[in-house]
Amino acid sequence: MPGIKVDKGLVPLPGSNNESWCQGLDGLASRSAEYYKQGARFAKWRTVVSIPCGPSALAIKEAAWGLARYAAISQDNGLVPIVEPEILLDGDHPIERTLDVAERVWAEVFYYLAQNNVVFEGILLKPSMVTPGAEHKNKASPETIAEFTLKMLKRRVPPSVPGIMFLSGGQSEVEATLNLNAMNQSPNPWHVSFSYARALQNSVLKTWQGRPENVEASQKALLVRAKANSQAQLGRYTGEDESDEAKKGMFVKGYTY
Ligand SMILES: O=P(O)(O)OC[C@H]1O[C@](O)(COP(=O)(O)O)[C@@H](O)[C@@H]1O
Repeated sequence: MPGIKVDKGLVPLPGSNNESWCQGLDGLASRSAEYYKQGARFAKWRTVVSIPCGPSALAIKEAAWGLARYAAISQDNGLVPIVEPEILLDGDHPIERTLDVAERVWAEVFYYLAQNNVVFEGILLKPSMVTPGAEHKNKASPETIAEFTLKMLKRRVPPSVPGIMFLSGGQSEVEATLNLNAMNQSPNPWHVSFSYARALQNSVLKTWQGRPENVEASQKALLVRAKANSQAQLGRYTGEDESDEAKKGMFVKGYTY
């Protein structure tokens, strides 16, 4: 099923603490109607929140309001909105701080989604997992990350939302898969799955290197990651036979797409 990214990217947010906001609401209704005519059935809007930069109340409000307006406009034009306030991994804070920020962000997102009469049954969420900051002295186990992430989601996300598709945010391929698997060890109110970029594509791109002779090997590499994550969204991933490459962290400070 085709979908389309409809935001117009991140720009500095005046009056904030070096934070950003996501553009793209002007003309979105007519663009969305056109995308629907061309066959699109879902849309994506990614905004970011930075913990080391605050996050300021202004940045959270702007992120939440933008996502809610986008979601309402998408539904009005027949598109299922993917709601993605990415809380960046940057920072040396403990996992408790990420939990606190994630709860604040998702509270505002759902407040404004409701104010904009968005139909919760017709959205998908794309959250960051609740982890310690990437530069924190200690790493958390998949069980701890699952516990904190599910605690946050259960406190903030109504069961009418059908699906939660995590982003990977700079975790290694194996970490992202293990964490997803840990979240699916018991039933959740929503389908808990993945929408990774880096944690699905990294070893594939490294295998391919743009060379025609590597196409088959890179297709196999993609199948390995797709199968691993497919197992993880059922809670059946064992983590066996993973390559060293797949275990390498991909966090880059201040990473931008
Ligand atoms: O293209 P966008 O909307 O700026 O987002 C960049 C990337 O961030 C994601 O939403 C999440 O990516 P990661 O899994 O690498 O964190 C991807 O789906 C997307 O390609």
